[in-house]
Amino acid sequence: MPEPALCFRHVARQQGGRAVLAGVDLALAPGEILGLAGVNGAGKTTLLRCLLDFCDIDSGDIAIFGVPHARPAARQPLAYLPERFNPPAHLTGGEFLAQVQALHGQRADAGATAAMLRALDLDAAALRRTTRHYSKGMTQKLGLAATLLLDKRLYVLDEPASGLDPQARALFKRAVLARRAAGAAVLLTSHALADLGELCDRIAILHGGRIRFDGTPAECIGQFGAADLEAAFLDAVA
Ligand SMILES: Nc1ncnc2c1ncn2[C@@H]1O[C@H](COP(=O)(O)OP(=O)(O)OP(=O)(O)O)[C@@H](O)[C@H]1O
Repeated sequence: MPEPALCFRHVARQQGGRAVLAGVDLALAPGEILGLAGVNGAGKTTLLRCLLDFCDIDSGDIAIFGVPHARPAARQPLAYLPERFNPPAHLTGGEFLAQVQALHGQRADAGATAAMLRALDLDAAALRRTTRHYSKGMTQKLGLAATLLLDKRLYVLDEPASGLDPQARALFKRAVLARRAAGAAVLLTSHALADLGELCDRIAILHGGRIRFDGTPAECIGQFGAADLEAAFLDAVA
């Protein structure tokens, strides 16, 4: 059995006097795409922030490829795109991409960058402008390009398709599938259940601080005897 890319065991965290995470158990295998769904405020971002050790957990444990998450080395194999991605306004898109790759000890590869820009339909000329002039969708594409250009074994993407138009969403899904084809694992959150159904090998529904459902999209529909994923989700969080 390969080491899981990610393993959350009984993870709990109180926030503002409320148990936002109340014993989360969840695992992700290498080469798997897992979609995390939940209503607003369910704790999806909190769970990802705990994984990245941006906030403490009260109990439980989290391992990244078998290494306890709080060790800096544990996070070396992962790339993360936050929910609110704000690149430094004074940098051009090109400078930002180069800095992110340098920070990760990766050499900039002009061919790979050009292919990623094409894959996400991000105009190469835009990389010469400072990011303060970017639209919301362009900013999100830059964040996706910066994240997916990193050669990692695990990608953690918080609402990665937010602000993308339908064409860009389709391209984004292909780019994620390409990372999976290269053997990477992907954990992403989204409110777009149809996208999760199309893209993900498994979906997990976080509700009431726990994982209410964990399985394939088809199993989710079957378990709740629903017509589609949206109806199954509504039953899961009822
Ligand atoms: N630093 C904090 N202190 C107190 N409460 C917080 C803090 N950060 C988040 N919360 C609360 O924790 C809960 C979980 O928030 P979180 O952002 O993780 O949910 P989410 O599932 O990602 O939501 P959304 O779908 O709206 O992005 C919310 O009720 C939020 O208000």
